[in-house]
Amino acid sequence: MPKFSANLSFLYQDLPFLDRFGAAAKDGFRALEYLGPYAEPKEKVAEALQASGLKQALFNVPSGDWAAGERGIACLPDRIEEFRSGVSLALDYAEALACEQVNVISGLVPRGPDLGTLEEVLVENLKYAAQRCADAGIKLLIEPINLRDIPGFFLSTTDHAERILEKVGSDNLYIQYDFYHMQIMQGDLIPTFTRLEDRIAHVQIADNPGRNEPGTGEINYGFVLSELDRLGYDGWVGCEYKPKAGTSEGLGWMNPYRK
Ligand SMILES: O=C(O)[C@@H](O)C(=O)CO
Ligand SMILES: [Mg+2]
Repeated sequence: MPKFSANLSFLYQDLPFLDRFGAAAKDGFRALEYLGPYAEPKEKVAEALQASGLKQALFNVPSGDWAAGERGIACLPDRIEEFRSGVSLALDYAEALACEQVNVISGLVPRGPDLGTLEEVLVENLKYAAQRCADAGIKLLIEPINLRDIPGFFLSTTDHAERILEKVGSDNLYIQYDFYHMQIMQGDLIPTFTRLEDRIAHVQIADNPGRNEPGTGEINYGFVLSELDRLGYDGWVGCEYKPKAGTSEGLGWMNPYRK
């Protein structure tokens, strides 16, 4: 049976951040995830997490100024120091929240440096981060993201993610496989997942088009989720979608998976 994690950067947007934890527990989620907890002190986040009884499935390493349009800094030559101190901050929160994995957002291709330089910076940053995370017993992930929603994103395909994994050469670097992004970029969802399963530590779901609840678009999530079970995937399934009309109201799709 899939284990669902509520992505609180997408779900329960009508509630203040820390109130979303209890709402997710009430709706039957078993874990939660979000882009980042950094706007709140780690003690307050840990308290809300403990009160909810949920597990912390994942969050992102600090990813630059999101509100200003940045989408990660890991490939940016002039932000290496900031990326690396962000890894320390992420590990600090991960320890406080007993979170076993963190995700790196690669960044947008900037004007100036060539793609080879960006890739070298990303690889060196990931070597550093994968080792820091390994020392703390935490998995490090990278996520390919579709170029329609985030034009100019550096890492947008599983082929590229595999090449990065190979260059980094750490057994502590994994792929975050977001079915929504991969449907837009590549299709062939289950064969690709199957081929890469050993290197996938987290998956996320949303339908296409619209990035709404499973069952609102073209992805056959009944099939996808039963294949994840059949293939023995035992990680979290992050629910990273935009609810069409209220988070709790739109959870009917989850009924077949409730005990
Ligand atoms: O798919 C996404 O958008 C997220 O998983 C994320 O962390 C960055 O945008
Ligand atoms: Mg995602």
